[in-house]
Amino acid sequence: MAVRKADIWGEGEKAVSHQEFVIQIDFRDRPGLGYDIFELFEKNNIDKISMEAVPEKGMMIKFRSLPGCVNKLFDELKKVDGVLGIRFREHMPYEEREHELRTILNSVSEGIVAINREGKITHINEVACRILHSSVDRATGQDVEELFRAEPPLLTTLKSGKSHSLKECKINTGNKIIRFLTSDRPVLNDRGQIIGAVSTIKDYRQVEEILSRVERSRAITFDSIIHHSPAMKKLVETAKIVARGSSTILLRGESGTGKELFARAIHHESSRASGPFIAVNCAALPDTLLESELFGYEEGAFTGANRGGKKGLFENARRGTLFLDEIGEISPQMQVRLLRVLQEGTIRRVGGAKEIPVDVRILAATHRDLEEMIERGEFREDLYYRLNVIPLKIPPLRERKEDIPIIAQHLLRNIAVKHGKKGIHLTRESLELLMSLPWPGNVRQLENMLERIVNVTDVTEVNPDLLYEWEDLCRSKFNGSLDNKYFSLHIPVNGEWPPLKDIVAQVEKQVLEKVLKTCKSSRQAGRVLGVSNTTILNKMKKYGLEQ
Ligand SMILES: Nc1ncnc2c1ncn2[C@@H]1O[C@H](COP(=O)(O)OP(=O)(O)OP(=O)(O)O)[C@@H](O)[C@H]1O
Repeated sequence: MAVRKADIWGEGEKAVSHQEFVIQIDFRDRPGLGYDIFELFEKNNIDKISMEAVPEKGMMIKFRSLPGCVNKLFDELKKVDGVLGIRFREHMPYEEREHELRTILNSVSEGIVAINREGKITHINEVACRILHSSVDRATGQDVEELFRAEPPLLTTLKSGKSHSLKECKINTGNKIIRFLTSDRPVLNDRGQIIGAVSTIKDYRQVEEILSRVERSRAITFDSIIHHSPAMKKLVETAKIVARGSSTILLRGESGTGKELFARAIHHESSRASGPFIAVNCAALPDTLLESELFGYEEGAFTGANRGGKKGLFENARRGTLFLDEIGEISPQMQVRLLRVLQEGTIRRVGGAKEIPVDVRILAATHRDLEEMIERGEFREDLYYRLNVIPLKIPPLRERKEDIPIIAQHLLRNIAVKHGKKGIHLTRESLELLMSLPWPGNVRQLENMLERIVNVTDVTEVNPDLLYEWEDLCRSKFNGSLDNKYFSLHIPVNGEWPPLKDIVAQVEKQVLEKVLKTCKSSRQAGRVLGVSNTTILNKMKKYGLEQ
């Protein structure tokens, strides 16, 4: 909104056209307050555009008016019983949320398209627009079939509720063919009904990038692995020793713990450091594409094959390291092909008959429980033993909390430099809060959260309030903690259950105790638990939790 206060009472009065304003009314609630406020808008002939009431924040109203009339409206509003103050705002809260969502959507490298129940596009990011040759304005509200110029897998997902990953799609625009991969998921409401669907889109031109990154310039060494905990010190020491050998290493650990970082550091420390390091995300591509990229192909092996054939990554990684990430995701056929390479030390290109010797060191990684997969018959035991020559298990972040402060500070510094925002730092309270969280997404989740904060705010000091503004932080906190080992129920041994309300009260008290420990104020605890400050204060009194 371009109008400032000075324009309303000062020189701006010359402008007589209607303008849009957003105001915030702080109030003490009472029956009929909303009615009295709206009556004043009616009486002054002012058009309300939208209205939103946020508990403890106030009532936000967007309206259209002649600037001169706003003065009078303010005077009258101030006299309404219950109105505590009025001020201008730049935007409505929903506009701020929309802006925030757009920033997040545009900060990811894949295309995103979301549709509603009717198959109309509700959200689309800039990457998707670039791939699909459209624009946010044109695509928003459009039928998804119109945008994809055919029935896309996203619409099948909307109808069936079934998700699928990495489906190949083609769009014929008349003068060119656009190729991309889509992964589609349904959006469900709390009752499990389909209310929309969302698709992530990868451009085919990006595929090479996803699949293999030959990086000689960015040297990642063991110094890049920030750590402090005894467990990580021991792991890094072991990794340095095994890096110098030539055995296959299997990196285990939850997603985001740093498996790829270790793989790169191991390559750098090895005798193959001057050769290429090629990382392949085995889960990122359909089987046929993965096969032809890894093993290469001969001319005429399939339609679309390059003339003269193409070398595969096993050949390209000669004298270097091939990092097979997400190895637990490969299909049974690929498992057989990979086993052959590891046993024979040779490959055969797709459509070829010649055995080509390979000279690569294999590093593999997975977050999956391969032993359990073997038991279920999903992963070959012989391949497992070939890969698991030297296993290195990276512990999740929640098991090495001492690492959180130095990693967080290191990441924040790097992100701040990248965004040209110097001097940004985490307060001691923030570091304590970060240490108390379970981080199911490990270092990557921590990195993403800090990146979002640096992107969206301009503050130099990151305090717990700011961290709490990021909802996923609060959610992850509970995802990780609300299991039985954190809560106890006292049920009498004779088996007689206490009344339900007493059970609820026992749990409620324990939840409050835990949340209050990590929150600076009752207001913050209220925000985390989605209740008002007053509710928290009353419950603290009820359970004797006041300090
Ligand atoms: N100890 C650490 N010090 C500094 N940065 C780290 C550390 N551990 C992880 N990171 C960073 O966290 C992010 C995720 O790490 P990485 O990609 O290596 O994890 P991963 O285990 O391979 O994840 P996935 O299983 O999802 O592929 C990267 O940006 C990486 O640089």
